Amino acid sequence: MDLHLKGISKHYPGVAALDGVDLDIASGELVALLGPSGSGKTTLLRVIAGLLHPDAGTLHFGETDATSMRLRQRNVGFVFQQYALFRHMTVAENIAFGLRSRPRSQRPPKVEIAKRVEELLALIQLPELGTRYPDQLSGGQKQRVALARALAIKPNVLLLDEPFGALDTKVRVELRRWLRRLHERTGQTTLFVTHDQEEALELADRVVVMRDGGIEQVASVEDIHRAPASPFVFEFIGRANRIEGQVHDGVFRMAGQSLALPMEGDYTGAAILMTRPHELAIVNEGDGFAAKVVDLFRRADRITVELECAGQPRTMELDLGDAQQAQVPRVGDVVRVRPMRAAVYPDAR
Ligand SMILES: Nc1ncnc2c1ncn2[C@@H]1O[C@H](COP(=O)(O)OP(=O)(O)OP(=O)(O)O)[C@@H](O)[C@H]1O
Repeated sequence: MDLHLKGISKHYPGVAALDGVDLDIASGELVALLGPSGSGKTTLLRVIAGLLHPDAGTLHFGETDATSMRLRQRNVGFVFQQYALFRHMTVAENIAFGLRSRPRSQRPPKVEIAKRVEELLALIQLPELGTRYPDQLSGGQKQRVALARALAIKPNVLLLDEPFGALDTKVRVELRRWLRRLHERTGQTTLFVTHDQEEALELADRVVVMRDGGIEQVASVEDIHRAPASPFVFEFIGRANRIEGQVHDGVFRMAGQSLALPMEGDYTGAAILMTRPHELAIVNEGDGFAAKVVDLFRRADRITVELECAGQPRTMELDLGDAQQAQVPRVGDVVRVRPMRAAVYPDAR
């Protein structure tokens, strides 16, 4: 089902956990809520679930105003980071729980519940494990059962709050791929909270980047990569260098340095140039700026050069690819550097 949030706010003393959030989610979408700790992701999920009441704003499931609906009426599926299975119930009983605990008039007959449990056990690829107890499962299996339990009620929306956060990296990567395939089969509208940009970008159709209770950008995975809306998004989705300067007459210049990059648009004033470490290159001549090598990090697939540049508050990182490894500079060298690709933003400070 499609979901529409308008002007959702939730304030606590001294903090706006959510500050006028507008968001539309189409039926069948898998959307990731991505943002640093404290940006409001969990609060937003809890408001949609009906676990928290917003101070302001409206929430619609399709055409239906759900703003003051209770949790049970909303028919949402919820999976948290912590395994929330009932330990005294078998896997099958856990999955059936949401259906069995419905009021008698809405409860499906026993055979139908049993059939649904079978289907879900097959869907989560654990067909043989219905009679086990949660303590007899691995962490990854428990989270798959938690997902099946959330799906059993055929929810309007599935809400996942860092569901793989407690698992080790290998299982986590496996499970997110599995979830992507599961989503392709079920077409279940899903909202997924994570602070891990790799997870969000691999899993989601669209990504919502949150910051301080607001939405910084909503875009497809491709567009978030291609055109991050702000330096914050640029830095949040990957390694980044930040260069401070000025834009005048369509040219970005660094204070005291010779870098002059032609820019689009008619902005004039303080600006921030963002560039990725693999987009910075050491050049012998032409436009560029002088930087001193302060450190070198050797990794399996690249060498990263840490650079200090006069007038810049932060050091920068430059990745040398295979082709450039014959000319690795030494610590203390002064090199000439140029961004081959960059994004320039007005400096809003
Ligand atoms: N019950 C509460 N009382 C007071 N402040 C709260 C409460 N719940 C959340 N907050 C504050 O609201 C802000 C948003 O919190 P929220 O848990 O939604 O962030 P988050 O993005 O999910 O973070 P994390 O990734 O760490 O879970 C934070 O500043 C948090 O401290």
